[in-house]
Order: sequence, then C-alpha cells, then structure tokens
Amino acid sequence: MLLDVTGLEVRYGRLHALRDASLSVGAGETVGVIGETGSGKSTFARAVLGLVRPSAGRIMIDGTDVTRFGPRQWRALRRTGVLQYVFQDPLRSLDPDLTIASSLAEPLRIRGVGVTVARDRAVALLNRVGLDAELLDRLPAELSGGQRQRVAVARALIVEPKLVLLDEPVSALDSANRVRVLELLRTLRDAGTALVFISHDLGSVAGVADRVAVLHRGRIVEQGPVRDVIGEPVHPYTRLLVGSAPTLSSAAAGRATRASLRALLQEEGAPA
Ligand SMILES: Nc1ncnc2c1ncn2[C@@H]1O[C@H](COP(=O)(O)OP(=O)(O)OP(=O)(O)O)[C@@H](O)[C@H]1O
Repeated sequence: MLLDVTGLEVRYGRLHALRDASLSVGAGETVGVIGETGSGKSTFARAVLGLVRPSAGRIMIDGTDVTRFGPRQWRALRRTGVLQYVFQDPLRSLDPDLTIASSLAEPLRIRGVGVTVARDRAVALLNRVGLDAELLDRLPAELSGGQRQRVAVARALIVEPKLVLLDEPVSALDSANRVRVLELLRTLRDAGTALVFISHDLGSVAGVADRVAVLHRGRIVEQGPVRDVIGEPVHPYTRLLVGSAPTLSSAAAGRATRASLRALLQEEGAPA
C-alpha cells in the first residue's frame, strides 16, 4: 500500500474534525474523498502531509509509519518525493516571486540536479500538462487560473512521485479549465501514479477515481468502487449526494426524497 490510514482521529481542541477514518490507496490507484464543507476533507489531507498531528490512529506512507514523525523526519520524507500535493489555490503551491521555470526546477535543484537538466525537465513537464514553454519565464500572477493549476500539477510531478494528494484541485477553475485538469488527472492515473482526489463535488471525482470514500461530519460513512457507491449508495448522506447529481445516476432523487434524506441526516446527526 502507498497510503494506509487506519482509525485516524484529529481534534482541534474539543472539536473532533476526524473520527476513526480508515482509507488505503494502492500503487496506481485513484481514490476520491468527497464530503461537504466542514466534513474534514482538508484535515485528512493535512494529517497525511504531516501538517496536523493525529490524536489517534496510524498513517503509513509507502510502508513507513509516519504517525509520530517530527518536523525533521517529515522534511526528510518530503525530500524523497514519494508524496506530492496540489492545493485548490495554485498560488499556495507556487511561490509568487519565482518564475514558472524556477518553481518547476526547485524540487529538482534541492535534489542536486543541475540547472540545464532541471530546465529541460521543466519544459518536458509543461508539455505533459499541455502548456507552452513560453510560460517558463513568467510569474504565477501572469498566468490564468487554469494554467497555474496545471503548473502546480507539473511541479508535483517533476520528482516522479508515487502518490499525489490533490485537495480540491478543480474547484477554483472555470468549466473549460476544470475539464482540462480532470483530463490531466486521468492521464496521470493511466500512467500509474496513485492519486488521492479530495473534492466536495462527486461529479468531478466520479470520472477519475477507481474508489471513493464519503466523509460526513468527520467520519467515512461509506467507501467502495465508484460504480457501486453511485449505483447503490447506502448511507443517507451518500444517497443525498448521488440524488443531487442527476447526471451521474438513474438514482437521482426528487425534491421530496432529498428533503426526507436531509431530515434523516438531521435526526441521526450527533454533533461532530
Ligand atoms: N485549525 C483549525 N482549528 C480549529 N478548527 C478547525 C481548524 N481547521 C479546521 N477546523 C474545523 O474542523 C472541521 C473540519 O474542517 P476541514 O477544513 O477539514 O473541512 P473541509 O471538509 O475541508 O471543509 P471545506 O470544504 O470547507 O474546506 C470544521 O468544523 C472546521 O471548522
């Protein structure tokens, strides 16, 4: 397993942002994590990246138990490049003061790769994400949002990671750019890179993921192959999600059904 999370719990003070969350991702697999705002998606990403400490559970990355890693161990693990990430806002993944060429080359330069080779590799990666080499000398602010997000994906790929974690990678994009980035993610998946694709939008995830996990109030309430989860959603929250996305399934629910599912969720709703 490239990522093996078991019984993960994260608290912010008295708030349980994640409870007993278990998820594993094998080599070359794409797993979607979906849930509405506040369900704990970003907390899950932050825990896997070592940015927040779990209060219980275990996180294994490529066979290494990272649960109790300190900052120095995390830095060392990040340097191996096994795991890379892309955030919703590409400006968070890209240094605004660095040209695209420098941003792309930086992860390689840190690993001792020479300037010329790093630049050649940057050009190759830009091509791979469908961008022209003429963007190399621009700053992130001089690119469109979709171009920036593709640069962020290229930067994550330049060290040839086994696993890429993407937190809402298409949410800030218009529909044309969303389609482009989703196509790119499919290409990556087909090339054997394992992806964790976090999103509030079941529709975006469904076209890319092999499996999907549904987060609701900090718990994974359902997970399985995309086709099964969409075709036969079991948990009321998943049924509501699927029912609200009529293009995905014949299980599209009418307004009355959606209202009764919401009522059911409210009833079962222990405070998170
Ligand atoms: N640093 C923090 N301190 C305290 N509470 C936090 C912190 N970060 C997140 N939370 C709370 O934890 C819960 C889960 O937040 P999280 O950001 O993981 O949700 P999310 O599903 O990613 O939501 P969104 O889609 O809006 O980003 C929310 O109730 C949020 O208010």
